[in-house]
Amino acid sequence: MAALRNLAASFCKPTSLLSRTASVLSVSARYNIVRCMSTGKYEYLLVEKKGAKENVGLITLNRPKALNALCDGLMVELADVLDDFDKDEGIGCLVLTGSTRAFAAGADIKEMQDRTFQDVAGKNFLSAWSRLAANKKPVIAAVNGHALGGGCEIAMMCDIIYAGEKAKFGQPEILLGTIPGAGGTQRLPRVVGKSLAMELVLTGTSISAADALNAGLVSKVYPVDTVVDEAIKTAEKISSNSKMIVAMCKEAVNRSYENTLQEGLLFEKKIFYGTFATNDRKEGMTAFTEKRKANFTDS
Ligand SMILES: C=CC(=O)SCCNC(=O)CCNC(=O)[C@H](O)C(C)(C)COP(=O)(O)OP(=O)(O)OC[C@H]1O[C@@H](n2cnc3c(N)ncnc32)[C@H](O)[C@@H]1OP(=O)(O)O
Repeated sequence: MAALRNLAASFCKPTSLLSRTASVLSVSARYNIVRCMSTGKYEYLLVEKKGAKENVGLITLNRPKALNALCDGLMVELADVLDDFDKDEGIGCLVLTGSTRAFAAGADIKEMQDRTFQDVAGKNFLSAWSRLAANKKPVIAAVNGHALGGGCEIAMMCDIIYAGEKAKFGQPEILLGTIPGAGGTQRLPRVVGKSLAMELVLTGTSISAADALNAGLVSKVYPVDTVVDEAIKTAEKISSNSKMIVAMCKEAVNRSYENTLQEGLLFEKKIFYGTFATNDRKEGMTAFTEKRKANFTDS
C-alpha cells in the first residue's frame, strides 16, 4: 500500500523541476538570452488565467511581426511559464495558442541561418523545446493560421489539438535544406501514418484543418474566432477533475506511444491500481453512489 501511495504521490510532484530549470538556464546563458524574471512580464508571450474558476492557464505566443517564429528567447520563456503553471495548484489545464494568422511559423530561420553544426550540436540547440512535451498538466493547442515546422511540432507536443477552420499544418524544413528537429519525423507518422507524414516532410507542403481532422492530427475544428474559447471550455472540464488522477491518466495515454500493447496494458493496470491509493478515487466513487458532485482534493 505504501508503494502505491508513493506511486500516486509522484504524479503530483513537479519532478525534475530543478533539472529542467537548470537546462533552461544553461540554454539562456549559452544564447545570451536576457529576460527580467522578477517582473513576471514576458517579451514573447501573453500569460493569463481563464475560466470561471480561473483554473485554466492561457499562454499566447506573441511575436506577431515574425508570425510567432520560435526563437530561443521565446522557447525559454515558454519553459519558464510551464514551470510556473506546474507549481500553481489552482491551475488544472493549459491552453497554448498564437494569433489568427499564425500559431507559429516554425523555428526562427533568421536566428538559425548562421549557426554551425558546432553551434547547434555543441550547445544543444532545441534543449528547451522538450519541456512542453514533458509537461505534467495537460496542454491543449488552439491553432489558427500557420502551424509550420517547429510550430506543427509544438502543437503535436500538446495533448489535444483544436484547429480553426483556416489552420494549416506542415513540415517545410526540407525546403530550407534541413529536416524537422522536434518531432516532425517521429510524432507525425505515429499520428497521421507513414504515407501522409512522408509526403509532408519530403515535399514541404501543408494540409488544411479539415485534412488534419481527417488524418487524426487534430481532434476538432472550429470557426476561427471560437477555437480558443472552445479549448478553454474543454480545459475547464479537465481542470474540474482531480489533478492527480488527470496526471496519471495523461501518463498512461502517453505510454501507449512508447510501449508494446502488452507493456502498455500492464502499465495502465498498475496506474489504475494506483488510483485506489488516492483520496480522490474514493471521493469520486462515493460521490457517485451518494448522487452528488465529487469534491476532489488532489490527494
Ligand atoms: C527546423 C525547424 C523549423 O521549424 S524551420 C522553419 C519552418 N518554417 C518555415 O519554413 C515557414 C517559414 N515562413 C513562411 O514560409 C512564410 O512566412 C509563411 C508561409 C508562414 C507566411 O507567408 P506570408 O507571405 O504571409 O508572410 P511573410 O513570409 O512575409 O512573413 C512575415 C514575417 O515573418 C517572418 N517569418 C515567417 N516565418 C519565419 C520563421 N520561421 N523564422 C523567422 N521569421 C519568420 C518573415 O521573415 C517576415 O518578416 P520580415 O521582417 O517581413 O522579413
